[in-house]
Amino acid sequence: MHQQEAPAIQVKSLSKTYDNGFKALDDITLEIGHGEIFALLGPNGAGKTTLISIITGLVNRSAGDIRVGGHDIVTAYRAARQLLGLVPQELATDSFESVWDTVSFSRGLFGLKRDDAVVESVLRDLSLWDKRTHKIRTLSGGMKRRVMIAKALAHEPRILFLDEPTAGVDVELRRDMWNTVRRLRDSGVTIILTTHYIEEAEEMADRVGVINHGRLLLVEETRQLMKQLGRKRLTIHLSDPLEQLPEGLNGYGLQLDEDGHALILDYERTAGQSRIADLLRKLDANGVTIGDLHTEQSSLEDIFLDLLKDRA
Ligand SMILES: Nc1ncnc2c1ncn2[C@@H]1O[C@H](COP(=O)(O)OP(=O)(O)OP(=O)(O)O)[C@@H](O)[C@H]1O
Repeated sequence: MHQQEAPAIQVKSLSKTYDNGFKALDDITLEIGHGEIFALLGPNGAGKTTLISIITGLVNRSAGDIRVGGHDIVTAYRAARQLLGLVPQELATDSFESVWDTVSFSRGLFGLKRDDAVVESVLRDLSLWDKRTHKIRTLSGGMKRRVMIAKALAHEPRILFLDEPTAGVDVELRRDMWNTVRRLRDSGVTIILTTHYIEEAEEMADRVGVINHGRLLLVEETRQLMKQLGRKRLTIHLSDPLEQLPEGLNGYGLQLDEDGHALILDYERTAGQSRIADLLRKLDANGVTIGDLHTEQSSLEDIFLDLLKDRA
């Protein structure tokens, strides 16, 4: 009979109290399936790094059970660890080693035989092949990040953790990283990434776990979550200030700002598009000339407050 494959990650009632008495994780239960991109979304200090450090065996848990591919991370540490790759937040930027040597060496750390074909394929997949003889310290920030991923993939793990893969990187590099992550998933690797950017979770993840103050507030399909997450504000800067809102624009929930230079609309993220298209047509029809448009969304903190209120 075909045996059902265990989930990629199973975390049950996990808590962590650091030596100084600080409780960084509080009763986390979570299951992640094979082939998912899962985002752990939360502000700085929420406990994201602690959680992935425990799963990857770098930090000890205080309580709870964790299995990786069905292997208990304590009693079957080697089997569990073999399945995992970790790309940490910090970049190793000052290495004099070549890209090839670094990646090949990482494979050896797992007790695996040298396998040039695997290293070559990892480097090619990450567009690092042309740079294989370059010293790491001479590479650009984006290339260094890729080397970190290549190192984590050198032992062919089935599950890859990326801790804040795009913290502090520019927009172009962020898109580049997102594409890299998608390609990895398409090659069959389960991806778990941490982020404090809502946009990143929205763009990348199949499911999102929202974490704050060490507690997993919810786990949801990204599409479902985005329906719940906060509101957006559209600010329409006017070329010619208005003294009052034209009558034809009543009923849209628009507000004129104090000096009449801008119209403001608060709306649910999901209700947005058609309503705004309609509104813009109405503005035109009412002779309102638009200077500029600007949208912003609720901060992560606002969203947490909303979520907690809903769940109270
Ligand atoms: N070794 C430690 N001893 C005591 N407290 C710690 C230790 N490591 C982390 N913490 C605390 O645990 C909390 C969670 O930290 P963690 O690094 O897991 O958060 P995070 O969500 O990954 O945030 P960031 O995005 O800043 O990395 C923080 O308040 C942090 O100060």
